[in-house]
Amino acid sequence: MAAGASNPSDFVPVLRWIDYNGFEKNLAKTHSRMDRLMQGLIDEHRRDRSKNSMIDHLLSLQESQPEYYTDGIIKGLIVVMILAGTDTSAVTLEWAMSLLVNHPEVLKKARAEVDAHVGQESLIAEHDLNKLPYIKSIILETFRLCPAAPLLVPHMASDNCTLGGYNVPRGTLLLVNAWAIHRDPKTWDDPTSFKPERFEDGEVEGHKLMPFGLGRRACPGAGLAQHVVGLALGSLIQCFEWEREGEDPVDLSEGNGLTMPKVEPLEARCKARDVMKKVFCNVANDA
Ligand code: HEM
Repeated sequence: MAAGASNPSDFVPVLRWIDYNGFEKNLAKTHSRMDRLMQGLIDEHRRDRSKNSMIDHLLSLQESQPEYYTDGIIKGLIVVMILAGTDTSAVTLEWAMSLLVNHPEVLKKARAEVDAHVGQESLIAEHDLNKLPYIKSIILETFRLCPAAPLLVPHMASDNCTLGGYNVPRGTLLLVNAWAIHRDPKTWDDPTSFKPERFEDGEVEGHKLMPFGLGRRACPGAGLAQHVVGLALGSLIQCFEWEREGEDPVDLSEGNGLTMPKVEPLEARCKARDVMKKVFCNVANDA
């Protein structure tokens, strides 16, 4: 549960003086490696401007507004997209698949929904997602039980304030335990069980379910993430039969990390479904 807040020096500032665990030194080393990698990407795109990527667009903006779109800003934007957007979506997908193989009845219902609304003739596409409310409920239930950022991202009080009856001085580090809020028995019925049906009646209030945080600093990638996870999960369900490796349920222990990883990576059996044969035939015919 230390995800998002795993540097002890943030809580015991004296540890910063001795660079406890070599944290600052490692940070500086990682920063300079990342910086070299990002600078390499920018230089590559600067040499070949024929592509249509985010970096190319940012380089065009650099030409018109050089004082704002510096290489530093572009590098920062690339890093934030990669760091904030990839692992969060990937771990969510792994948690969703783990929960599904542990609940074959839910998987069966999801497969039936995909088969009824998308079929086995063509691969699921983004525009199919709004025809799949049960898949959406599975994703919401995964966000509830296994939020990729269980403590959101550390915030700091910009002024003195009172929070839940406590006086919070300006500058205090604030952590929101979304994991605990999502499992609060006062809010959720049978909170530790995986029941996507609880979302079938529609939207949930923001203060009960907040995998993307709330307010002005909430995740700007929430819409994109929901589409990416929906499309990836829908494709895995449409294209393969899934089952557990053995009789035992998949281990759902939670590990430490910036995003909440599984202690044991998911291992499951899969068998290709008809749509895969069609896709491969089409690819072969097109070649
Ligand atoms: C399942 C996927 C994702 C989850 C669970 C997630 C969750 C979060 C959370 C909890 C925060 C902090 C909110 C707060 O401070 O209270 C955040 C911030 C952020 N996320 Fe995401 N995120 C996901 C995907 C993405 C994607 C795909 C992108 C962009 C491509 C993205 C970009 C960002 C950025 C830039 C911030 C910082 C916003 C700020 O500080 O103002 N995230 N995300």
